[in-house]
Amino acid sequence: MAQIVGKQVVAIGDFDGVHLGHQEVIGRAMLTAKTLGLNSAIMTFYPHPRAVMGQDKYVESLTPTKKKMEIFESMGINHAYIVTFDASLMRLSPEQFVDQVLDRLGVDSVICGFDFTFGFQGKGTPDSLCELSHGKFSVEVVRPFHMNGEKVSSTRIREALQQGEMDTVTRLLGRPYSISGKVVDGAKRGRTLGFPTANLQLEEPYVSPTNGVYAIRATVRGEVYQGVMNIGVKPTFETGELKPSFEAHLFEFSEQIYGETVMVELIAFLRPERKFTSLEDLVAQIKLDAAEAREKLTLET
Ligand SMILES: Cc1cc2nc3c(=O)[nH]c(=O)nc-3n(C[C@H](O)[C@H](O)[C@H](O)COP(=O)(O)O)c2cc1C
Ligand SMILES: Nc1ncnc2c1ncn2[C@@H]1O[C@H](COP(=O)(O)OP(=O)(O)O)[C@@H](O)[C@H]1O
Repeated sequence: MAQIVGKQVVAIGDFDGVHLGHQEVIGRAMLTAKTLGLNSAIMTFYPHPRAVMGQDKYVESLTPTKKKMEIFESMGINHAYIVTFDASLMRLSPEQFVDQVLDRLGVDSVICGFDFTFGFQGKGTPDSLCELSHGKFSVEVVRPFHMNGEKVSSTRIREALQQGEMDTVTRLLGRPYSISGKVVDGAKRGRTLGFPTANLQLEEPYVSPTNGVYAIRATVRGEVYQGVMNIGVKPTFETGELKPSFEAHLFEFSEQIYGETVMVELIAFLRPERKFTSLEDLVAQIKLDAAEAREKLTLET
């Protein structure tokens, strides 16, 4: 898995979203590591254990592994371990997981959330982790993190994305929801409408926000631009597409960016996607969307 780096303080979990609750667990690990003069580390799993166990909705993540790694690094974590969650890992009993995974890594302390489960059928709990450590490492369990009386959870964030509640999403994540992808060819229609749109082929399966129009901030070649994004199947053109496409029109921008990677932060949901009876009506609406997005984005900054 990784080179031995001496005893470490490990935050362990799926951390899908790396939301405020996860940040609390990771923050505790960093603090304990600092106090003890040890390295801090994160152990997470790929693919998502719930996806492997047949819960299909978990195939799509809020933060695919690459994004998680970027966030962990920006938080200042020293090491990150991505444990492959395959059939053999799934069959390890809680005891075997502790002996064969945690002990082998050389952990001094493990920090986990109150709802962490591990081992065959998720039978291991924070309490059993304490017992199975046999005093070889300490276990710190972090209580549920609440904000405005509401428990911060990946499930709540997924629901908020489905409802277009971007303020809630941003609040619970502690940052705007973002997606990254490569710019690919589309139908070349955007430029004829006066609104060229970079079509993103997402890097990994993300939880898709509800179809509709969003005010966005996009990072291209290290520069940040404001813009609008349509997520949807473009009913006006009867494309017959079932999966939504992700199209961004950037303001004050006119470069060719096919093949480049763009990171888009979804700041505000403006409206659901609609079928228009004429191109003029669609273009008029996109103009209104762009004006509304500028206004919302100005208020944000
Ligand atoms: C801000 C914005 C809002 C849009 N809203 C809709 C919509 O409500 N309904 C729709 O069918 N298409 C909508 N579109 C998608 C356009 O139809 C699409 O950008 C156009 O067909 C260009 O596609 P292309 O990049 O594949 O050439 C929207 C696009 C933008 C940029
Ligand atoms: N302001 C802009 N926003 C987004 N893409 C732009 C912009 N200006 C130029 N482009 C370029 O134009 C392409 C989009 O044009 P469009 O006619 O919609 O073609 P396609 O159907 O291939 O997406 C983008 O992929 C990008 O390379």
